Amino acid sequence: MKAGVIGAGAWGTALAQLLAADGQDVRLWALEADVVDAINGAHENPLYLPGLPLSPSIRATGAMADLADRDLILVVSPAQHLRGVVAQAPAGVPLVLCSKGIEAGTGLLMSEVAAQAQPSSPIAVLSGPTFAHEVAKGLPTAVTFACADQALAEKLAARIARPTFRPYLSDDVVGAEIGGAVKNVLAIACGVSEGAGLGLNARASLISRGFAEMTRFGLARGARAETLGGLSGLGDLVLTCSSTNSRNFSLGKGLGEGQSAADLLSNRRTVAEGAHTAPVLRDAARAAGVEMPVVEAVCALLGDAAPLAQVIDALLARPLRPE
Ligand SMILES: NC(=O)c1ccc[n+]([C@@H]2O[C@H](COP(=O)([O-])OP(=O)(O)OC[C@H]3O[C@@H](n4cnc5c(N)ncnc54)[C@H](O)[C@@H]3O)[C@@H](O)[C@H]2O)c1
Ligand SMILES: O=P(O)(O)OC[C@H](O)CO
Repeated sequence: MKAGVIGAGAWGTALAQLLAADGQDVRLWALEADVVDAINGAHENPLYLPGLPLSPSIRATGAMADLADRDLILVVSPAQHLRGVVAQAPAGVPLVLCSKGIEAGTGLLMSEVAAQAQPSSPIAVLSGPTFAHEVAKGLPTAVTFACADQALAEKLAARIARPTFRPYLSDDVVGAEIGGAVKNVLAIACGVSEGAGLGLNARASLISRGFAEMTRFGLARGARAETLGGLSGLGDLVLTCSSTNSRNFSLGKGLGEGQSAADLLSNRRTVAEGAHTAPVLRDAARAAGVEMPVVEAVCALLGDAAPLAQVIDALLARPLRPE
């Protein structure tokens, strides 16, 4: 069995480690030459997943051509780079998309982008509450594994499942992707609440009202309610809105503490996907006539368009309505 992983950030490295834990041959494409050297030489990724010894059966490469003999490829780049890397992947090999976001400019979900970039490759989506460092350590984790072709889903999920890593099958690809993309934006909102000291009641309300926004948007795009309420939706929302281990939550916390979005977003090496997804999601929701006030508020803060106090007051002053 020969798996490939595209993207050696924290999540790609953790997934490579998961697949290679039993000595399986895993090839990991990395953008940065120093990451390739560190993984092959010292069996570690100090840039993106420091402090975690990696299996020697992971071989890193900077050449996409080295994935030509793979029979399964996990795509784990930032969402805005997925089109570019998938276009270079070998054609016809099943792709498991693990990135969470919506493409800027097109408003497309990752499965739609991948279908354009590699039309002959079968596509599945892996999404759920998954902090990379926990998966890399072998801590118990469950995910949604979505694929339109359920026979293929069963085959691929069996390749990825491990004693402490449980994929749950779904044929709702759109639902799995929308949950993962929207929760990142809502995690920024919860981080803002934390940074501004608004308390735990406010955070719980943001999670709950944010979930209502995710559900409205998801249903309008053809997602199923049970997927949105599952691991890739509500499950990931709860995880990401609860901890500074989340890059999105941390970004929001900085905003809530009064730092400017421009400062927080400049020169970051790691990706906070919600910052890229927020404006695309807002525009898609407006176009579909779906109300997403929490997402709108996050966009205002990310654009440094309104002071924090004004954004909070506007959310609290919305007309009373049925839940
Ligand atoms: N980290 C997690 O816990 C986690 C868990 C689940 C899903 N994800 C998702 O996985 C995706 C990757 O996140 P991550 O945490 O592994 O990344 P990361 O923040 O750890 O690292 C950034 C990554 O971006 C890559 N990159 C930068 N510029 C690029 C370019 N021009 N082309 C291609 N790649 C480029 C870097 O090589 C690196 O792999 C995101 O969509 C994220 O939402 C992350
Ligand atoms: O660190 P974050 O905010 O990108 O979240 C990581 C994962 O998506 C959690 O499931």
